[in-house]
Amino acid sequence: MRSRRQSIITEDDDPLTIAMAPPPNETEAERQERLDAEKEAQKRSDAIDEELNRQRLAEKRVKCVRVLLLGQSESGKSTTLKNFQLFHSSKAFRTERASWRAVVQLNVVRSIRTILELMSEVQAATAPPQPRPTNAAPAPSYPKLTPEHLKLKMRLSPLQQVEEALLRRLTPVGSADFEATRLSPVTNLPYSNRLTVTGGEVAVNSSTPWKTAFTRLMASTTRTSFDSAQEIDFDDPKDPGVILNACAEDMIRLWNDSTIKEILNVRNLRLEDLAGFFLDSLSRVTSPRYVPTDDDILRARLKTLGVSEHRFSLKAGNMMSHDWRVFDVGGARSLRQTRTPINLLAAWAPYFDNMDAIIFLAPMSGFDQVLDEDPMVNRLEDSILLWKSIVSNPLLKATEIVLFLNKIDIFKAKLADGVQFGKYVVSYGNRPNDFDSASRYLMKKFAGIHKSASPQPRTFYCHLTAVTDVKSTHTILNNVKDMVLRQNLVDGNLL
Ligand SMILES: Nc1nc2c(ncn2[C@@H]2O[C@H](COP(=O)(O)OP(=O)(O)OP(=O)(O)O)[C@@H](O)[C@H]2O)c(=O)[nH]1
Ligand SMILES: [Mg+2]
Repeated sequence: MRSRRQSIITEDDDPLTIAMAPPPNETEAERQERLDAEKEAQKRSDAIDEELNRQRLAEKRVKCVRVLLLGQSESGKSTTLKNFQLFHSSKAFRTERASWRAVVQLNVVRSIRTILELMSEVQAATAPPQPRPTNAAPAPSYPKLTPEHLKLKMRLSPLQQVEEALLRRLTPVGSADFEATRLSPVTNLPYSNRLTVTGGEVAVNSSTPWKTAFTRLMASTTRTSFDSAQEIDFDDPKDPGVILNACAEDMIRLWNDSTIKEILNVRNLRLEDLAGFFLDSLSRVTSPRYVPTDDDILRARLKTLGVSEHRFSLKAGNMMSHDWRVFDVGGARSLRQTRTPINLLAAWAPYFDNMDAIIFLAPMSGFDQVLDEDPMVNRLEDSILLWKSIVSNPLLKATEIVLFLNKIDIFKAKLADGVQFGKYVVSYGNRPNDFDSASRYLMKKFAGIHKSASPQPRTFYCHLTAVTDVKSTHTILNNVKDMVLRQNLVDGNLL
């Protein structure tokens, strides 16, 4: 039997120690030579370690952080993407001012056309009584329009051409997108479609170079400045801004008219809550040398068809930088390719692979609205259904999901105006109709689904947002970026 002592290998027995030991009877000169050689070897080894370290960091540096923006149409996905652009590529953001100018103009025309179409409806409803089917819904009781109103309406009819001209400029020649961007004829709208369908939507396929289409608008092709606003040819007589400016006074009169306000009230139509609302800034946005501000660009509405992607580099501390890719997909139901909840996510699913985080936007203000695409579906219910499908999706079980309960500004305004949350969200009952209680209720609702539907436990991240507000959104996006990066480092075993 081997003794216990024999089984222990001492430092003296270690083969490496033996090999490295100085030879017996080493002279002083030999010793010095040996030490120099060892020093040289150590230097080489350190250099190799350093290089390996550098390569490892370089690999990490090119690591891409991928974020996907999801939510129903008009939830604020593209606006969130614009915030990312504004913070990380402000030069690029500003080169697009000329393009956004046309979108703002189109939004103005759309709002005015909504009023004009409503006036036609009022004319029809207040005309001498026609025989009506006995089961027809009673027409709302509108105030009467005066001849002055009708003259105003006629003077604003050139806006139709402005709209066509803007659409032509937004879509490349011969593009099929022209159809997609057209406003639908409001005159044909049935009463039941009020509120949600207000003149159809303006959309441009993000895969087409609609922004570069605007280079045609610019006076000079040589860019000396990064801000394209300086290159808009304000003196071009064909610029749609010329007619808009000529119609400005009439548009302002129309929007401020008390009868028109009453008609909008009867129809329960709050234009100021709709996407792309600029009627409160008419004199500014129709002025001859109008250039959109950052705030205008965030408020401008252009529906997304297809997918937009924004890339930027972000330095995290003093260690390494990451490339970020943020994806914005169209949220309209027709783009989600289906009307049934089961395949609701079919169009988004191809982007689920490899995502580090999802920012899911649910507009709280939609509680009293229905979907444009389907007037039978309440917007808040649709958001909740979508949320459930996303958090329960097995492909996304390891993806961080951040909820933005968005449009809190409109939500607050609606509650303050007396719109009863409990009337639309029956389970809310008769709890107080104030922002704190209603937002707490919604947060709990989304958190509950997150907890019960997630395939595996994960943290619930939630922010109350108004993504048209640059300052607060900046802070929130910084929080989100920190969280995603931290998670990314944990996953990469760097923390
Ligand atoms: N007042 C207010 N408006 C908002 C807010 N978020 C977005 N909007 C506006 O709502 C409109 C729709 O926002 P988008 O970002 O285009 O919506 P989307 O989710 O990209 O919609 P799709 O492209 O159709 O999927 C725009 O005019 C925005 O300016 C918000 O928090 N408050
Ligand atoms: Mg969009």
